Amino acid sequence: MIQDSTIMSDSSVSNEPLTLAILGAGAWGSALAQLARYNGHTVHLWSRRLDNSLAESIDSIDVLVSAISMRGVAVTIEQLQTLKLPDKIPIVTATKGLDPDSTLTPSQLWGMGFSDHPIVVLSGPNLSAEIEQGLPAATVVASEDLEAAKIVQQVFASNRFRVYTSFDPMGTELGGTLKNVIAIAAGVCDGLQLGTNAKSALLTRALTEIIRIGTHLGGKTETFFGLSGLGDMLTTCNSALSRNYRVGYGLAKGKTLEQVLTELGSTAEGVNTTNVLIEIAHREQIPIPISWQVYQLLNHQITPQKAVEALMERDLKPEFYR
Ligand SMILES: NC(=O)c1ccc[n+]([C@@H]2O[C@H](COP(=O)([O-])OP(=O)(O)OC[C@H]3O[C@@H](n4cnc5c(N)ncnc54)[C@H](O)[C@@H]3O)[C@@H](O)[C@H]2O)c1
Ligand SMILES: O=P(O)(O)OC[C@H](O)CO
Repeated sequence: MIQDSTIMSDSSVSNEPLTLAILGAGAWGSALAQLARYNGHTVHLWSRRLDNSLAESIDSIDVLVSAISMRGVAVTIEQLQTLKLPDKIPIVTATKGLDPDSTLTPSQLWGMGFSDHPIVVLSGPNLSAEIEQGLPAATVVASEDLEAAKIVQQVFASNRFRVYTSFDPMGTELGGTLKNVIAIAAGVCDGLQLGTNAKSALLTRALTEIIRIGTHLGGKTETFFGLSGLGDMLTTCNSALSRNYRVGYGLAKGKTLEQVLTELGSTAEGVNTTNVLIEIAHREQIPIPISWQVYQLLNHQITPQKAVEALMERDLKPEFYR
């Protein structure tokens, strides 16, 4: 029998200490910094709000990691283009969002801005609060450049954080991004106390929806069944630690979106992602009924109860088409 270690072992990547810049000192940037430091790496944590210069933060680094929220990605890329990033170092993007101006993903923006660098997507079921407590978790690092993905795997992998590589950056990134829209719907479902049957139906049909649009945009079907797809959806749709879930839950309890976002005080990417996703779905003519109800809810066009009714009263059809 072939041993797992025979398939998995890889001695080609060194695990000597590296120097990283992590952009974004919010919840996720700080947790990633903790994971890298745990492995003995040096981390320059940069934020527009901290008193440190971006130019100094990227000086002589081996890996650049971006954990800034979507609204800061394009502007940070522009800023970095005026500076001297070390040649060919991997750029890791850990943002889960869609750019409202271009409708592109963060990895597409980074790829356009730094075409000479390998781009690695890091995404998975990773609630930062659990990771900072040292609880076990797993993630995926995906790139068309497998060597770059392996370097990033070594940087973050430890006995508390299991890191898998993947060849499908688009599928990995879209799984983590699109599930935020579904997490809002899941929060509504729980806030309205619709029950376990309803929640299972919602998540299962949502996965079909994510696969429909995610594969159209270039992701691979199997990726959406993995950690960065189904795995992240299960985490985010079942945890009150998730800010996107809390948005839906708050709306179901009668709060306004503005109230919920003020109370959160940090990024719930699903709100912006829903608007951009609906723009893409209209443009590409892809039906995404659950996300459409979330869109109407966020844009004050429907109540949570009416959104549920609308989903239940859709035309009857087979679960799968042959
Ligand atoms: N928190 C988590 O558990 C978690 C886990 C995985 C992925 N993510 C993703 O990571 C990203 C960041 O999430 P977070 O939880 O750290 O959010 P956060 O609100 O805690 O931090 C956001 C960070 O982005 C920076 N930022 C925002 N706008 C900026 C701009 N215009 N220019 C430069 N920097 C800007 C902020 O200064 C801050 O450092 C999101 O896309 C989120 O979906 C978060
Ligand atoms: O708090 P959320 O909803 O942004 O979720 C955080 C992560 O994406 C979970 O993997």
